[in-house]
This record gives sequence, C-alpha cells and structure tokens, in this order.
Amino acid sequence: MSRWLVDGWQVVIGLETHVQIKSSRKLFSRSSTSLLNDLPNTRFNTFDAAFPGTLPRLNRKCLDLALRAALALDCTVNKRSSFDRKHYFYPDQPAGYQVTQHYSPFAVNGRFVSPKIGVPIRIKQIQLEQDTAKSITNSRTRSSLIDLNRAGTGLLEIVTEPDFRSPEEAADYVRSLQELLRAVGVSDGNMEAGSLRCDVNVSINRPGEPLGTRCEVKNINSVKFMVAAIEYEIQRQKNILETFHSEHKVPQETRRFDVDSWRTVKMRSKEDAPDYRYMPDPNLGVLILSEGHIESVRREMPPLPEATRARLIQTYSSSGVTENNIDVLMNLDAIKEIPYDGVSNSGLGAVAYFERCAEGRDSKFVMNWIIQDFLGRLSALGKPFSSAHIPVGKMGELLDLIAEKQMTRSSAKLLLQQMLTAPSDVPVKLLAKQMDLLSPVAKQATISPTSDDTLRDICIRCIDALPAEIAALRAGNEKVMNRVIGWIMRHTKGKADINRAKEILKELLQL
Ligand SMILES: Nc1ncnc2c1ncn2[C@@H]1O[C@H](COP(=O)(O)OP(=O)(O)OP(=O)(O)O)[C@@H](O)[C@H]1O
Ligand SMILES: [Mg+2]
Ligand SMILES: [Mg+2]
Repeated sequence: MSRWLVDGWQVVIGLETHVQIKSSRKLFSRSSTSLLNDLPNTRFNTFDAAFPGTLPRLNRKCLDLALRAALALDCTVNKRSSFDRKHYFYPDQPAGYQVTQHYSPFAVNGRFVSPKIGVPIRIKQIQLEQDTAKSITNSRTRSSLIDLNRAGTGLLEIVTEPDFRSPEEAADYVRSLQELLRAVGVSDGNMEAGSLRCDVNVSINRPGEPLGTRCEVKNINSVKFMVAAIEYEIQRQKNILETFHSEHKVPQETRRFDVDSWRTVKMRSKEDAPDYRYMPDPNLGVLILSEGHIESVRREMPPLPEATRARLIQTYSSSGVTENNIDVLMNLDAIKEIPYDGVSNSGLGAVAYFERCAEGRDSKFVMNWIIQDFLGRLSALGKPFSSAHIPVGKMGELLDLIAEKQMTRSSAKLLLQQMLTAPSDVPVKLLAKQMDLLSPVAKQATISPTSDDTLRDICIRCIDALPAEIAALRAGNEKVMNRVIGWIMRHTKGKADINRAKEILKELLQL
C-alpha cells in the first residue's frame, strides 16, 4: 500500500541512527567519556589509544542502557550475541578497526509506533559499537589533528527496515526516537552536539514494482538537513529514471549532504565500497544475557513518553488542564538539548517542574501560569526552559502570592521579569514589597511582621509603661489612644498593624 506518491513514484526510506550512550565511562575502557568543553586528548586511556597489549572489558552500564533502548523499541533481545571488528584505515580510528555487532546484534525485530505514521515501522536490529575519535583538519596549514576524547564511547546503531514513505515520516521517527531515548535515559540524542546522527537510505519505485536501488546519505546531524537530503534524492533519482525511461537504474552510492549547496554529493559508488573485512573480535567473548538480567532492566525502565502522557491526562484533565498543555511541556522535554558549552542542562524537565509546582495548588492555574507567563517570558528573553531559572520553591511562593490575591497577575508578571533578568536570593515576597508590587491588603500584612503574640506582649509592656494614659483610656478618654499607639509604633519600629494593636489593647483592658 503506498501512502505518499511523488509524480507516481513511491518513496522508500530506511534509517540507520547512531546514538551515543549516556554513560560516564566508555564502552570497553574505564576512561571517562567526554563533555563538549573538555580539552582535546584529556579523556582517553591506553585502550582507547590502541596501545598493544590492552584488552577490552564491556561496560555494564552501557549494556543495560542498550537493553533499555531495545525494550523501549519492542525488540527481541538475543540471549547470545557477539562483537566483530570492522576494518578501515582512517586517522580517527586508532586500532584500525571499529568494534561493532555485524553478524550477531544483541537486539532484533522491534517496532516503532507513531500516531503520525499509519503503520508500525519495523526495527531491523540494534547493535552496540564504538564511536571513533575526531579529526580536526585545517586546510590552511594542511594539517590534521586527532582528538581521542570521543574514541571508544558507546554507540547504538538502530537500523529500521525501509518502511518510511515520506521525508515527514522519517522526520517524525527521528524526533520521537529522540524523545523516547531521552525519556528512558539512554542518550541525550542531541543532533547538533553529535550524540545522534543518521544515515538515510532512499530509493524510489513505481507502486507494485520491486524496490529501487538505495542511495545512502551518511552522517546527517539535523532533522532539517535530513528532510532536505531526502527531498533532493527523490528529485535526483526521479530525473535519472525518467530521463532514461527506466532502462537505467539509479546507481547504488554513498553520498553526503552538502550544507552549502543544500544538495547530496557522491562520496563513493558501490564498486568502490570499502571491504571492511569483518571478523569476530578474538578479545571479546560471546555476550550471554540471562532472562533475569533482561527482566531486571525491564523492571527499572522509566516510563515511556506515551505512558507519561496518558498518566498526565488522567491526573490533570479533570481540573481543566488540556492535552495540548501537556504536549507543550512534553515537547519541551523532548527537545531539551545540552547547551553548546557542554554544561549539562541539569535540573527538572518541564513536566516534572509543572508537577512539583502544582503540588497542593490548582493545577490549571499553575499550568496556565507556567505556559503563558513563564514560558512566554522566557521565549521573549530568548532563553530555553530550565528549572534553574526559577526554582520550584520560589515559583511556588510567586504562585501563592497570586492565588492569595496578595498580588495582581500583572504585578506578578513584572516580578517574574525581574526574577528572570536579575536573579537574586531575596525571598519572593520581600522582593515584591521592595518593588512595591503587593496589593494594599497584603502590604499591611507585611509591614506587620510582628506576629499576634509579639504584638500582644508589646501591648502588655505598653500598659505597664504608660499607667496615666491607660487610666485615661479606661476612663473613656479616646484621645490618649494616639499616644498609646505612638508608643507601640516606636517599640515595633513602625511595623505594627495599628488596627490590630487597638483591638488587642481593648481586649486586654476589657473596654
Ligand atoms: N531499497 C531500499 N530503499 C531504501 N532503503 C533501503 C532499501 N533497502 C534497504 N534499505 C535500508 O538501508 C539500510 C541498510 O542498513 P544496514 O545497516 O543494514 O546496512 P549498510 O548500510 O550496508 O551497512 P553500514 O552500517 O555499514 O552502513 C536499512 O535502514 C534499510 O532499511
Ligand atoms: Mg548500518
Ligand atoms: Mg548504512
């Protein structure tokens, strides 16, 4: 069944996605993995640099996260799998080969379901492999420098069957895969920072006829480029097939996307395809996984995005929170990226932030404030969402001031702007007072930090200190009240609530 045709051509796309596993150590060595701002060649050990005599040891954390990805994508986990060497000589490959799972991957036959794609996308396999080092070439000095920080970082290659029928379906898959992998903590899935990269395979054919020859566009690092590369390939392949009236086939090629010309460019043809001389890695035994191990990973699996969405709808929709509101927050979490400086955008995700702020408060009110005011202000200031801008406690105080009518919503917006542009440790209510944003009722309450009990004590001392005035008061001379209150104000540094002080005095004097 064809879902999308371009001038009578069916478009067929298969994706190979490489994702960096979020582990603090590398796949086969004890060396720590690197952050973007690490100095070059500071995160590797002798194994990563392929010193003779060093041996690999599989990192259990990487394996468990890989299993999570497999379970999240509904794969069959192979109880026995193995590692192979894929040989090619390139300066960013110190050993001269990459360890991967060519012959026997650890997970196969999965499925990915998205409401935007009518049919499930079949996951062919997921394999564990090593990332390469990085080479930094300088055309001016005609030199190449090698940074080993990335060498040996754990990667997953997630391969789909050729089941996508349009660039939009492929884009939806990549975005949902990012959301899924982030939600279960497998990867940051950050395309710009290189922790998620795609190889896109594209072919076209007439519906009902056998599939066309695929061309593979390697190493794409943005969804936008991926869509552009597919669209370009469709037109390029269509031109070949229509010009030569199907007598010619599209030659099988490996291409890359050129961001300057916005086109795909040939890297090599099938004939020049490298012979990788795959061989089982003699230093790594067979990977045997027990049912118990797989089950323990399944038990500890964080909720998948769909389950979280369903739970949020169930919990909050009765109080007026809409599905659209929930999607706004979930999409924020799905696109949450690590900033370029490599400092992790730690803290709560948007959903968790909302849920913590909504604890004990009206959830619709909290949701509206977070989406319309907080997120709105952040986007006006050009800042991405982070719970660190205004911690939950402070946001709670601000919400309470509005809910208790101590501040109008427009005053609260001014206060929010101040808190975002000039963060400080000043308590929210005090800041509101300093900015004169509290409504009159609330103002009186703050000018009287003296609690009822303290005020009562002061009144008692006053009765003691001003016997003549008190006697006059008792005798019904209301005028001396001003003098009595004057005393109280002096002794509370002007902070007492006058009306309350009068009430307490009258109570004590039984007037
Ligand atoms: N006719 C086709 N049109 C489009 N895509 C296809 C077609 N046939 C296969 N594919 C896709 O090509 C990809 C092949 O990936 P796979 O990892 O199996 O092999 P490879 O590309 O030869 O290996 P390597 O990992 O070295 O790049 C899969 O995603 C598959 O769905
Ligand atoms: Mg592949
Ligand atoms: Mg490939």
